[in-house]
Amino acid sequence: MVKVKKITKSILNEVIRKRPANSFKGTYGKIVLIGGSQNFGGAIVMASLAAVYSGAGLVTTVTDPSNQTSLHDWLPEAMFVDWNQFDHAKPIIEAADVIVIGPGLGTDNHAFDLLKAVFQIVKKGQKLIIDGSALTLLASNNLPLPKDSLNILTPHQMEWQRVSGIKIADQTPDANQKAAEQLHAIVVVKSHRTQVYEGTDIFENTGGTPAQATGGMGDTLAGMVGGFTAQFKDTPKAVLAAVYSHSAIADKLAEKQYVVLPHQISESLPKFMHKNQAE
Ligand SMILES: NC(=O)C1=CN([C@@H]2O[C@H](COP(=O)(O)OP(=O)(O)OC[C@H]3O[C@@H](n4cnc5c(N)ncnc54)[C@H](OP(=O)(O)O)[C@@H]3O)[C@@H](O)[C@H]2O)[C@@H](O)CC1
Ligand SMILES: Nc1ncnc2c1ncn2[C@@H]1O[C@H](COP(=O)(O)OP(=O)(O)O)[C@@H](O)[C@H]1O
Ligand SMILES: [Mg+2]
Repeated sequence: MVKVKKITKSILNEVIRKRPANSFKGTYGKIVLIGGSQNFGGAIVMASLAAVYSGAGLVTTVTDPSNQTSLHDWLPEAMFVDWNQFDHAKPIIEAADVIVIGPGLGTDNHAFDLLKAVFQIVKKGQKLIIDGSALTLLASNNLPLPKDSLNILTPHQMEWQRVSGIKIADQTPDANQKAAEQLHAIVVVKSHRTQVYEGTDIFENTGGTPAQATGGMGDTLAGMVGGFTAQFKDTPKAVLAAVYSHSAIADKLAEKQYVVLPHQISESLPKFMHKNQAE
């Protein structure tokens, strides 16, 4: 039997640090988010919102041009690149510390071409967060993960079934851990009690509420994992802190709300992180 460790509040103090006075936006990471088809624009807007509100220094959103206005209505802090112009996106992706791909990406040929192009150019030192449609696409096309980047997968249980081949009913910690280890990736298997697989370690979240069961909640987590891993050095711990913060904020809001909307989690992040930062 494998041991499952709990993710508790103490992870926040280990990860979220008071910002040094002598710092600038570059200190807190460059992040590129890729996704948002014409139909799923909201997903990449929500992911981008979460990345900026969790403190990423410089955020670029590569998406369908139909999403530009709504992106900037919600988030003037993000830069926009048309996902039909890969020559514009390429140098920005190459210079990024963190790349998030998948929220609202869709599964058509253009989405798959983008995914393959990104997998080809990511390199050592970069963190690649793979979510939503990108997971479905890589599973259905047997696309191997890039070898050099640090890969972080954030599937819900059905996406994890597609990627790992393990049926939802058979997704035990043991089986999941073996599959995650074979992928050489950090895997965040999302559910009402999300689990995180990191090498031989297995962690289980202690928070979360059914008030979170709204489309866009996972897109928001993907953006937060991006924001946390862009600015905090210990990547495995940063992933755990993002998972914990996402549900802890929701639990707090759910004390007074029947449902918690994904963008409300993002909007609560600056105060939550302020309250939980360590010296
Ligand atoms: N506003 C926007 O733009 C939004 C855009 N979005 C974007 O849409 C894209 C597709 O993502 P997706 O997750 O919606 O669809 P898909 O991959 O087909 O998976 C759903 C299937 O899996 C099943 N299922 C079983 N267990 C499950 C579980 N624990 N959690 C979840 N599902 C579970 C489920 O079962 P059912 O609900 O039918 O019982 C169903 O059959 C992706 O890019 C995403 O980013 C969304 O974020 C919404 C807001
Ligand atoms: N009942 C619940 N309790 C706790 N967390 C939940 C519950 N339902 C959904 N969530 C959380 O909401 C998110 C859903 O992710 P996902 O299905 O990818 O959403 P989307 O793709 O619509 O953004 C996950 O982080 C999951 O843990
Ligand atoms: Mg999702």
